[in-house]
Amino acid sequence: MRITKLTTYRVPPRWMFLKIETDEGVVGWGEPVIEGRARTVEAAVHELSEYLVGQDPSRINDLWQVMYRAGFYRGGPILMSAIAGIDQALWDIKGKVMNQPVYELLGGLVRDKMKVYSWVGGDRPADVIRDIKRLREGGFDTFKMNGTEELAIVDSARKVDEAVARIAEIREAFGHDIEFGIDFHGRVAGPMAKPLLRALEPYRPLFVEEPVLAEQAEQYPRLAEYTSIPLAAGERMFSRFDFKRVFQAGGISIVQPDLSHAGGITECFKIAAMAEAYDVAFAPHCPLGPVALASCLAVDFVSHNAVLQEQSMGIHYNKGAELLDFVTNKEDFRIENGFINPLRKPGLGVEIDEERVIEASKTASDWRNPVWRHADGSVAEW
Ligand SMILES: O=C(O)C(=O)C[C@@H](O)[C@H](O)CO
Ligand SMILES: [Mg+2]
Repeated sequence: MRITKLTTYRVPPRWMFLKIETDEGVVGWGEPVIEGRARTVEAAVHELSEYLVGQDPSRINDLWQVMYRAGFYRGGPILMSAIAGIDQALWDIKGKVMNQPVYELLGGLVRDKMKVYSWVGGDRPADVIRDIKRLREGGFDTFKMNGTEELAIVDSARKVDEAVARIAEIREAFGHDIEFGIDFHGRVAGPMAKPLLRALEPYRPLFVEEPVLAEQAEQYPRLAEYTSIPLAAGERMFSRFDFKRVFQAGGISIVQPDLSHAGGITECFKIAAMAEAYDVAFAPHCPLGPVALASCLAVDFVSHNAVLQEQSMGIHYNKGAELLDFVTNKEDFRIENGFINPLRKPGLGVEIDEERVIEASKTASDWRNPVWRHADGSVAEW
């Protein structure tokens, strides 16, 4: 079998699908994208296709190494997202050729179902109580929300109190009938991380995500010494080589690589194993589409330390398309009581409605995250 063609489709809300075709008619789908930089990743995918067309798609490990090492420069969000989507599609092809779901090719199930959580509250975490009440009716009991709005490097006790009051209100409303992670989303700088973590302690969130920006990872061990709240990070780390420093330094209890940003299934399967060796939980980041989610699940279902899976149904980013709009086997993604079952169809287990993808790609706009500014006009972390 030989790879014959790579086709990319940028679609709403902010996703990109990759279709890899072969000379024997087997097709694989991937989801290479960096939110807000879809065109850049698209260019990278097509540059990397020079290493792929004419090659045997079954040699995923060799193709991965060529894509990672052959261009001399390596790593980072763009190249690793391009590799991720290609890797996902190659695993999809392999599973279809062998008539097995990807998790079987990775050694089989370690669990019967996977715990998932849902976003609530949006960019400016208001209406969280209303969202939680609605989603609890759908069986969810675990959630994630942004912890703050704009926050200066050093900011007021009032801003801290506003953030904590929202969390207190949630605990007041639901007690420990629910659990939730709080995403600092890179908006909190080192000087404010400590006061916020300390003030949040009484409400015992499940985790605090990106307590500081990934480029400040050297702070994680100190912050972990300072708080009993488990710290989580990973959506802005892109390979084993980024994660190894975090494992060695300690401080992170939950790693959250994104299967569409960190080199795909081949790389994240290895990151999950590294995490297990360091007694760190694995909870893939996934605010994206169905192929990204299916790729996460393929690794979740074979990783002992997989604890929680993000999925984007109803997320505030999904304007113009919802998680399963481009999927024909929607029933396979059913979530019952906060759990999802393995996707048992061959490959990644996602059946893409290609006509709908092609149609949607004709009018896809270029999603951009907002540029936030502080009151003084300086750029604020979004
Ligand atoms: O889902 C998360 O944890 C996020 O932090 C959302 C963020 O990753 C956006 O997708 C960036 O555009
Ligand atoms: Mg996040």
